[in-house]
Amino acid sequence: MATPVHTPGGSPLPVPHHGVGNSTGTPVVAPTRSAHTKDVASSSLGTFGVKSGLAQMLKGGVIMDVVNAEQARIAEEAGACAVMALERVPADIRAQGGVARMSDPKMIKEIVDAVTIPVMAKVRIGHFVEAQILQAIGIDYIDESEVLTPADNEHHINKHPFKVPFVCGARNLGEALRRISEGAAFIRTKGEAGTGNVVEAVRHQRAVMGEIRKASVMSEEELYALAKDIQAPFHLLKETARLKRLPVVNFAAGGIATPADAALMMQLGCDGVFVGSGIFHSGDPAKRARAIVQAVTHYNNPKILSEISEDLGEAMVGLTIDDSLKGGRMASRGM
Ligand SMILES: O=C(CO)[C@H](O)[C@H](O)COP(=O)(O)O
Repeated sequence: MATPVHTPGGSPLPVPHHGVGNSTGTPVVAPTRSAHTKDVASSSLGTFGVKSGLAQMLKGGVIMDVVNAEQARIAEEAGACAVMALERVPADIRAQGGVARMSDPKMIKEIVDAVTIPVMAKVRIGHFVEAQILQAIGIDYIDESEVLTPADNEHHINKHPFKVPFVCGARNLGEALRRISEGAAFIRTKGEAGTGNVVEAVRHQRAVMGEIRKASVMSEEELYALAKDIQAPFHLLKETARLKRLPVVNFAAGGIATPADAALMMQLGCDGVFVGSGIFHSGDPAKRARAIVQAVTHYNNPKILSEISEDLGEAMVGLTIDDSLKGGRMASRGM
């Protein structure tokens, strides 16, 4: 492992390997829940190093949104590296409206009991009590997510005091580094969840990668100015420029609906993908889930991609992202 980075919380951050995902085409073996829980439990501090290291185990994988134990089993059988337990997938949150909150702990526990892979669950932005509850029930990761209705329009959760690792969304480099400075051990680009439209996921991934490329050739004086400009902590920006990538694992999310979408995001440099509505709003969820896992493994092989894209049944109906988007732009929540 390379030289550790120090976060504002003071814990060392293991530097991820360069390169993305699983470019060898070797299937990713999902870590088990017991491995995860033991790692966190064995660290009395829940240090940033341990928390961000856990996310490294998911690289090259697909994390699937599931709303019950049966969907969780389908996801696990399809090869998901983790599941995200929530009451409604983002497409349904959009369609039904209302305030979207943390799911019922009983439902989350049923999902935990149904699978051996890690289980994540969402809290509202800024809702540290929902996070305390999820930590108390032994969830593997907390997603402080813009897909739920924000609880605080100004503050994100201070994630450092928690033992459980957090993943947070970002649309650009400044947002990603602000979340890491608050203690996020895992970043996902936001995309526009629940639309089945990959365009915003592409925009956000390109923004992060493009800003990192520019930062990587800057002098220290220029990095100070850039840090001010993008409202990012200087030391995290400097470390990102040195690494030529985010200092934590970065998955893509929001609007990924086909194997080709998943492979596109991998070729754009992410470490893995989250897929929600695109699987369980499709004609054949089990088949599509398997195909998306395969696509992330073989993202650089068009021949395999063409085979796994065949005969998948109906894809979810996608939405155009404009001012009339029902539910509005979730990505602009919590900057
Ligand atoms: O919030 C998420 C990640 O934390 C969702 O899992 C993801 O964004 C799902 O989006 P979609 O339903 O468009 O696939």
